[in-house]
Amino acid sequence: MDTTRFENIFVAENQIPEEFQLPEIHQNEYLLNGEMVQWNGPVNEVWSPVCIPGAEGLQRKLVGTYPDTSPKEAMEALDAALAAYNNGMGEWPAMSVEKRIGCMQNFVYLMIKQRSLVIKLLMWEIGKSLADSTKEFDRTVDYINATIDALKELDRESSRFQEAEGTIAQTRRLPLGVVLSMGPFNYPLNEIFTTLIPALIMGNTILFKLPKHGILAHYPLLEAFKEAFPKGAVNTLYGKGSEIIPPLMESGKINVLAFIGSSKVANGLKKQHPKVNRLRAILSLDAKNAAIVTNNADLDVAVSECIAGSLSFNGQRCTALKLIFVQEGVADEFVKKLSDAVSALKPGLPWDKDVKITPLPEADKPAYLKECIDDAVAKGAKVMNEGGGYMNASFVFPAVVYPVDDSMKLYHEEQFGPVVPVVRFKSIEEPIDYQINASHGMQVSIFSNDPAEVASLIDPFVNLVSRVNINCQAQRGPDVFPFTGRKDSAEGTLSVFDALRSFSIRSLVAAKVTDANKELLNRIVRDHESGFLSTDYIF
Ligand SMILES: O=C[C@H](O)COP(=O)(O)O
Repeated sequence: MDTTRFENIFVAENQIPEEFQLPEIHQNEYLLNGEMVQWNGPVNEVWSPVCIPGAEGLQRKLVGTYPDTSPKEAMEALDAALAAYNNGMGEWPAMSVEKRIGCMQNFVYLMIKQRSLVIKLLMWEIGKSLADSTKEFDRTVDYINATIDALKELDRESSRFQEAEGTIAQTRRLPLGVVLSMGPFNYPLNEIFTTLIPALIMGNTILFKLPKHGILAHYPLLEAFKEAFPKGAVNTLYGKGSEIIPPLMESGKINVLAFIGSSKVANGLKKQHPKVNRLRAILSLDAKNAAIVTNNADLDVAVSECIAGSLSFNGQRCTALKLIFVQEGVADEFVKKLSDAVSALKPGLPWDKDVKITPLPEADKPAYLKECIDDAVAKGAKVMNEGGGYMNASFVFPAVVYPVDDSMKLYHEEQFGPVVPVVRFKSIEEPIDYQINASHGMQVSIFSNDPAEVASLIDPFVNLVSRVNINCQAQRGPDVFPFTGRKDSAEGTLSVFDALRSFSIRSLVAAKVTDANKELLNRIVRDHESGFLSTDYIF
């Protein structure tokens, strides 16, 4: 294997381009109850996937440190969130929708001031390219602004008067209580905010567990949270999840668990809650999304979409295409085109121009991917592309592995990394059976230019997964679209619109229809701080 083009995927200290240099960041404070609390205790180190040459070969570069807080600080955060919520009567949950929107707009204003530093931290902490890190930040800002617009709409819709059978009711959309929000490393900013922001703007108070990778990228935003929201509305949790989360869950005082990660962890967390039936869970979990390329596909479209779907951010996306089924009539041609295109992808560092494949933040990922590739090869598959599977301390060049079958790990496990397993199939029943038997059901991509064939595949798949993509890769966005999954892939629905509903409940104020009661309700609407944005619906 010619490895020369991979050999520069590390950086010497004096070769870091000036605009991407980053002094070590030692975070010695965290946000609790509206204060930045000083921390003098133990710390955890943050290591970049970008490697530097060291005494014993390539080694990850130190980015900084963050507080290794204990269950004691986590319980203080819970107390602060409970006090701020105060059974819905605290300053934040009782604030008018209009004023909550004002706070959120101020947050966005303050957040944007930190744009370049947050983007740089994403690049260093998770190895995301400049283009993708920038996209993650800007998408998050767009998401917050869209959420604000959606809330205006929802508030008008939810706050209508309803009259039926001699009863009149004013409905109100209200928060649920304390929300524990946790997310993964692949979108440390964007994914956490797809739960935290809607939960917060609906008036809930938040315990925000920072992601292990991408943790320092949030540091510049803590002041913005502190300034924009009343005390206790947002409280941060550092330290080891396995130590600090169980006491929080076991307290039974978490009302909503908003978690993005694996179903195994999610199930464990739910079991810790003493009254799990009272816990609302909004979860986005496992996915091994299949692509199905039939004999009738446009192979060039299928190849370029499968590459984007499998290898954007090195395949580290829940929505990534993680298993490609190709029908035998076009299988060899498809695999050749796919392998050639993958071989041509540009490897490099996050700031390199047009880079497509970058180092991986999880220290154990290269060894795990090697295990998967070796297992497939031992059972008869081959690595089809030039450089496929090349690895060093934190970098893996993508491997197209073919033909994969159900005896191999790559058929079943969510590799969450740059390996593209391809399965050759004869009858269309085979990928349908795969999806029927799978424990997950997030998305599928079907590649075919035969309208009758596509139509016949949509119905079985749309009943097995939550999104069927036709001649395009799988993805979460546009963010106004519902984002969920079947089986072990999700619980509840996210999206700009759905998340607002997920983190709230509709309650009623109802009365018999009389002139006096109508006048009374009119009055309540006019005077009530947390009522309408406008008086359009006063009858
Ligand atoms: O990791 C799961 C993400 O929600 C995927 O989002 P994306 O499809 O926009 O990359």
